[in-house]
This record gives sequence, C-alpha cells and structure tokens, in this order.
Amino acid sequence: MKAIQDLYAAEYAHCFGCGPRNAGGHHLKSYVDGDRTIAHFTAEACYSGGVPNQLYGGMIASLLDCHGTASAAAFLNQQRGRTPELGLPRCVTASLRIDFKRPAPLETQLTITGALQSIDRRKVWVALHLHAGEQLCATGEMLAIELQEPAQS
Ligand SMILES: CCCCCCCCCCCCCC(=O)SCCNC(=O)CCNC(=O)[C@H](O)C(C)(C)COP(=O)(O)OP(=O)(O)OC[C@H]1O[C@@H](n2cnc3c(N)ncnc32)[C@H](O)[C@@H]1OP(=O)(O)O
Repeated sequence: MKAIQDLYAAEYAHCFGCGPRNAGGHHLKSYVDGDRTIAHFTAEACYSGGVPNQLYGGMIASLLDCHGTASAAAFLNQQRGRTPELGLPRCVTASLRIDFKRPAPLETQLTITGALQSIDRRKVWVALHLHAGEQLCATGEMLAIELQEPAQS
C-alpha cells in the first residue's frame, strides 16, 4: 500500500516533516488502516529534549502535524467516495492543540494514529494519538482545512 504522502502532487511534496521530495526532511509515512490512519517514526538521538532520552516537543508537534494533515486528506477522500489513486485534497493545518502526557523516548519506534472526528465542507477535525509501545505520550486535536483551488484566469 502506498503512503498517503506518496500520493501528494509533486508541487506539494516538499514538506520538511513528510514530503517525499525534501531530501533533508523526515519523510514521515502515513497509511490508511481501516477507519483510522497510522504512522511509525523512530527519532534519532539528536532530537533530544532537555531531559535525557526525552524527545523534543517540537518533533512531537511535527509528527502530529504531518500525520494529521495526511489523515485529513484521506478522510476527505473517503467521505467523497474517491480512491487515493485519483488524487488527494490538499489540506493544511489551521489549528493543532497538543497535550504532552508522558515523555516520548528517543531511538524507539513511536506510533501515531489519526481518527476522524468530523467534517464540515473544507474543514476536517482529526483526533491524534502518539504512543511508545503501550504508553500514551501525547494527544492532539487538529483542524485541517482543504486549500481552495486557485481561481482560473
Ligand atoms: C502549504 C501548501 C501545502 C499543500 C498541502 C498538501 C501537502 C501537505 C503537506 C503536509 C503539511 C503538513 C502540515 C503543515 O505544516 S501545513 C503548514 C502550517 N499551516 C499553515 O501554514 C496554514 C496557514 N493558514 C492558511 O493558509 C489559511 O488560514 C487556511 C488555508 C488554513 C484557511 O484560509 P482560507 O482563506 O482557505 O479559508 P478561511 O480563512 O475562509 O477559513 C475557512 C474556514 O475555516 C475556519 N478557520 C480557519 N482557520 C481557523 C482556525 N485556526 N480555527 C478555527 N477555524 C478556522 C474559518 O472560520 C472558516 O470557517 P467557515 O466560515 O467556512 O465555517
């Protein structure tokens, strides 16, 4: 199965967190998994926060940000009865609220999941969770918005 990010149009594939065309980026890959979405990521030691073996909070935000917009695009597609291979809507983050529940470890596989909360036209609300094994480390609530097509001239 292709990752959601691998279906982004080339002109929208440069995101530092998940763009396949950003050579220096993190290349997060998100997948549809039944009625939710899932991604895995293992952070190298250089992404340390201030406390030993604790992942920098900005990286947690980045993981939720990228996985959330990918999830929103997939959920919008599902609502419209479209398969991803026909192209994805282009969603960006309008708001992202994060609760940091427990430290997330470095050099350990993290699992990020997304679940659809609701859709109202271009607006998609996604619930996000980040686990290390069974440990819930962070939750997020995202409002993603589908970009409008540029006006034809
Ligand atoms: C950058 C291009 C990327 C392309 C994407 C594909 C690849 C993705 C790559 C991965 C990316 C990784 C992720 C990243 O890093 S994405 C990068 C971080 N995000 C951004 O830079 C987004 C910056 N913001 C914008 O561009 C605009 O504000 C957007 C496009 C979001 C809306 O401006 P637009 O002019 O289009 O629409 P509108 O203003 O009429 O609003 C529409 C509706 O939404 C409601 N609303 C708006 N904001 C908020 C808010 N904060 N809370 C609550 N509600 C809000 C608003 O009231 C209205 O509601 P309603 O009146 O209709 O009921």
